[in-house]
Amino acid sequence: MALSEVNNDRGELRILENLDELRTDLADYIAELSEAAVKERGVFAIALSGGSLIDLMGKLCEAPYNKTVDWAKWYIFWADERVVAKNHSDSNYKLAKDGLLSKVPIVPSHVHSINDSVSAEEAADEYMFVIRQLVKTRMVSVSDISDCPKFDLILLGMGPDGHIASLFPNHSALDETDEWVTFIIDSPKPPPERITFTLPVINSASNVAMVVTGESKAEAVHLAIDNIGPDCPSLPARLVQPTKGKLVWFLDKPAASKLDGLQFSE
Ligand SMILES: O=C(O)[C@H](O)[C@@H](O)[C@H](O)[C@H](O)COP(=O)(O)O
Repeated sequence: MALSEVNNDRGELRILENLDELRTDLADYIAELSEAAVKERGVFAIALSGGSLIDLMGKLCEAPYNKTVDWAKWYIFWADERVVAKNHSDSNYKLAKDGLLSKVPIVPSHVHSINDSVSAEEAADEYMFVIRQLVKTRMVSVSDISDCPKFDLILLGMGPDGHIASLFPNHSALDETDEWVTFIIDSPKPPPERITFTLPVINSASNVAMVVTGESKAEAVHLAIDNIGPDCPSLPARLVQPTKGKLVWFLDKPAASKLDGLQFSE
């Protein structure tokens, strides 16, 4: 159970006592959304990111979730990917495959990773084409207020600089509104070449989860969530504002430690 659950205009905040509780709460949340989407649409379209997220999703590979989740209905995407070979240690696909996808009965043809043998620009274009085909067949839903894909769930981590997916502070990719997927070749965090969902796609999702742990993120969490007035920097994480969908933050106590009005006793 969450140590603290708060709803504000930056979404629902779930602050968990420790990483074990966060892992359980996150697995419950994903399993519930999967069940609801499968009941409603017959499929569950989920977009993953890299970083610690995959490890924090680990309980899904264990009982009861490994048996109760309808894995055959999952369609997997990446909110961002490093443009490296799929077997490279920097690959978000490899991270998810090793840590999650190889441990549960996902249908291989439902796993939509990028083409790793072309340039970042071509990989972004091709990925957008793939998503477009799946929107046409409604494997991925479509937003009724934009023509953007409406993923059932997009899972994001956040860097200490407030970046989400491969959208970094002050980078022009943040302003991309025409494309669903864009590319960068100058990531401030290596490797430099990446593809990423754009903000309109992230904000068209039915559900967005921000999964953020550790003290190094506390300041960025404060800037992304608290009401910090007119000087509010355009932190990428603060720009995550689902238009009609639901935003949930999964935080551990260290990541939440600089939030206004939250005091934890040790
Ligand atoms: O592509 C990347 O460089 C990472 O995937 C990155 O975007 C990550 O998701 C965040 O930095 C949070 O990472 P942690 O949760 O591991 O801190």
